[in-house]
Amino acid sequence: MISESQGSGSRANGAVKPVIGIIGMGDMGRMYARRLHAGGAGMIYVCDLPEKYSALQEEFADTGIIALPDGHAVSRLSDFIVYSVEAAHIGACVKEYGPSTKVGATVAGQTSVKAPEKQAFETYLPQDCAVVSLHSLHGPGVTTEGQPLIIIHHRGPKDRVTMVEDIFRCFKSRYVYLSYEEHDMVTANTQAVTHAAFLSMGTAWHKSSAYPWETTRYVSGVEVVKVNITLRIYSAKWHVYAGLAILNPAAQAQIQQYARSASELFKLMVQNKGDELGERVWGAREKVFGWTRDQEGGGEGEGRRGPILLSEDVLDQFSLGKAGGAEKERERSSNSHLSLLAMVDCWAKLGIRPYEHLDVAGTPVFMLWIGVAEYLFRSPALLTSSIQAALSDRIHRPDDIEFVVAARGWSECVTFGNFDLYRTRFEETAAFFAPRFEEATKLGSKMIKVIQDAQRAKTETSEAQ
Ligand SMILES: NC(=O)C1=CN([C@@H]2O[C@H](COP(=O)(O)OP(=O)(O)OC[C@H]3O[C@@H](n4cnc5c(N)ncnc54)[C@H](OP(=O)(O)O)[C@@H]3O)[C@@H](O)[C@H]2O)C=CC1
Ligand SMILES: O=C(O)C(=O)Cc1ccc(O)cc1
Repeated sequence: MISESQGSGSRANGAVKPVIGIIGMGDMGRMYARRLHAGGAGMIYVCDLPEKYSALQEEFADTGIIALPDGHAVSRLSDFIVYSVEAAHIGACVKEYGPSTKVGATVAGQTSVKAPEKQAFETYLPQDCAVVSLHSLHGPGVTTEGQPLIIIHHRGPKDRVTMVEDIFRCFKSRYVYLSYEEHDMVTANTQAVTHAAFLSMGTAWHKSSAYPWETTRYVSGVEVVKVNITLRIYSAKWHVYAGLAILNPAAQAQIQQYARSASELFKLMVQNKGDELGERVWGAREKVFGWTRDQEGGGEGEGRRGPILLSEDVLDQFSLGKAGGAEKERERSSNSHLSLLAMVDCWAKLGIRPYEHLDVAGTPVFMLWIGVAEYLFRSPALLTSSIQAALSDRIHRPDDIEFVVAARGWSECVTFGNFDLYRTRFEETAAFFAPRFEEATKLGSKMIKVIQDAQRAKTETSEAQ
């Protein structure tokens, strides 16, 4: 049905380049349009909902990016079309514009969850269109360089994959080739369950009416990651997180296990069952990280790039609060870190090897989350003091109760597939944290850059050896 590279393309610098169309000019669509244009792509047509046409025309006037009234116009003209809309809207959107797709074009989606996208493309796109889909595994404010860009060759000739690779070469991303199904399995393990952890921390702080950076007990070292990433997630759009959790068929089980791990560990804490708690935590450590009891962690063997090895000194630069020395030490040793104990327990129960996922398709948020889990678990002394605090500390226990309730609440919300409830839960907590979003997102971006640069340098050094 589909012939090798049909599509007329546009001529730029002497070479014929495919005409690119982007449907959905939100954060990701805009980022794509601007970066592709800056990278020397050919003609780029974009649209959002028809009522935003004139605003888009104004925004993109004289940029070389052409705004069109709707997805029909974009689809009719473009050789390569990216749907960059909400996951919950992809079905309706492709139903409407899919039939206008240019004969022989290649179609992609940017959605964070692929099951609904695949169904929409299979149902509504003409048979002559190829499907080579995408997913940039990072938010719009992070550099594309070195980040994973998933490419899914679903149908059509292989040269369409080459075309997509050529289009995105200017991003300098790392191409990762997966099927639609592999994509949803990997991102359930990496993104969905990680977001559940951060969302639960945020809800717990909100319900405790406590800004962590105003209570010295929270903001130093690994707590800096917890706070900055939680705020970063709550400052973003709720539908991104709701879509990838609720619409991913593989995500529910992971999120449910995370809530189960949190509540089971918490029950052992309040029953003062130290032996059982210890066995469970040390057992999970060995299963996930491969370190036997009392063995210092952090050696080679955790993955292609080795351990992450976050350092307190680096993290403390990104602190939102002003934690003092002695106070910091006291508080650091008395925290149960239930959110992290539950994460490693959850990975162990599900047989997830986080470093392997990180090597394939880790997001910056996932990398940091493994980094803080590794930080707590690699030191037997630190882990022992965390288990001790879990059993005897009374200062953090109210926060731990809120955390368990929050994790269960998010899990039920996702299991029931309730977008409205998800939105309400998300926006209420987002409003609580809103005054600090600007500072936290700036700090969070810097923190991600510093840590990713260090990771990249480490990988390059070990590859050169
Ligand atoms: N933000 C992120 O960090 C990442 C997001 N993604 C994925 O990318 C996709 C886009 O996300 P993002 O840009 O953040 O979200 P946005 O909400 O910023 O953008 C989506 C845009 O699509 C518009 N839209 C909805 N329906 C139509 C339609 N029928 N025709 C034209 N435009 C339409 C929306 O309009 P309106 O708002 O009026 O509905 C909105 O402007 C999502 O599927 C998301 O999961 C992937 C990687 C990272
Ligand atoms: O890194 C994360 O997990 C983020 O929160 C940013 C993000 C959100 C949605 C995506 O589809 C990809 C990246």
